[in-house]
Amino acid sequence: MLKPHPMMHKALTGLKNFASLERREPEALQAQSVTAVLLALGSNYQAETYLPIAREQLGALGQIQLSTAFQNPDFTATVEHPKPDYTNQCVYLSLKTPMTVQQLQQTYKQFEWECHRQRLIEQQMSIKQVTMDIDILLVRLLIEKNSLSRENESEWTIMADRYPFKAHEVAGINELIAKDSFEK
Ligand SMILES: Nc1ncnc2c1ncn2[C@@H]1O[C@H](COP(=O)(O)OP(=O)(O)OP(=O)(O)O)[C@@H](O)[C@H]1O
Ligand SMILES: Nc1nc2c(c(=O)[nH]1)N=C(CO)CN2
Repeated sequence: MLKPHPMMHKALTGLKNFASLERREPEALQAQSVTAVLLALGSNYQAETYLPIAREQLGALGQIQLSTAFQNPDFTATVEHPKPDYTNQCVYLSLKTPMTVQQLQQTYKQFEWECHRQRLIEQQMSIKQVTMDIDILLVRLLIEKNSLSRENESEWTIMADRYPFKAHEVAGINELIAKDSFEK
């Protein structure tokens, strides 16, 4: 196989066939350092206010690339229990400094909190008002230089509890991959 020229390195190349990537439970990944993550943002309440706030918070951690934000029906809504639509957007975040999965999850919890997400109120109301939900779909593991792993290819790992991905997540990931190979 031809090795890509270093300048041609594309951050999301290793993601193309994500169905074939390794899946690991979040518990098994807590202490792992990661260099990049693919996130799904969701908001069903004042999304036009909270999505930009979340993007700004995430941007402080490193470089971000965004998929188009789409309004989708809540996939838990039924005819008997209609629910407000979600606005969803995927984010590729390349971290300035590697962080562990545990640190990332704590940081996102803090961001959700800063978006005034009130879990207690959510629980008491029949319809949840979710200002901001940040889910980790995939992580790129920090691989030690002396490891024998193939460069760029094998380090993307799926958060098993989020798999299979929702249709809007697949669409967002594919859009990010397409943009990435186009722009670099
Ligand atoms: N892939 C993941 N992304 C984000 N958090 C996760 C993930 N897997 C497990 N967790 C854990 O789940 C906990 C709660 O997640 P979250 O805040 O998304 O809850 P929720 O919004 O009530 O549930 P959901 O997002 O599934 O509707 C987090 O504290 C985190 O430790
Ligand atoms: N379309 C859509 N539906 C949802 C979503 C979401 O992000 N998008 N999140 C939920 C709970 O986290 C429940 N339902």
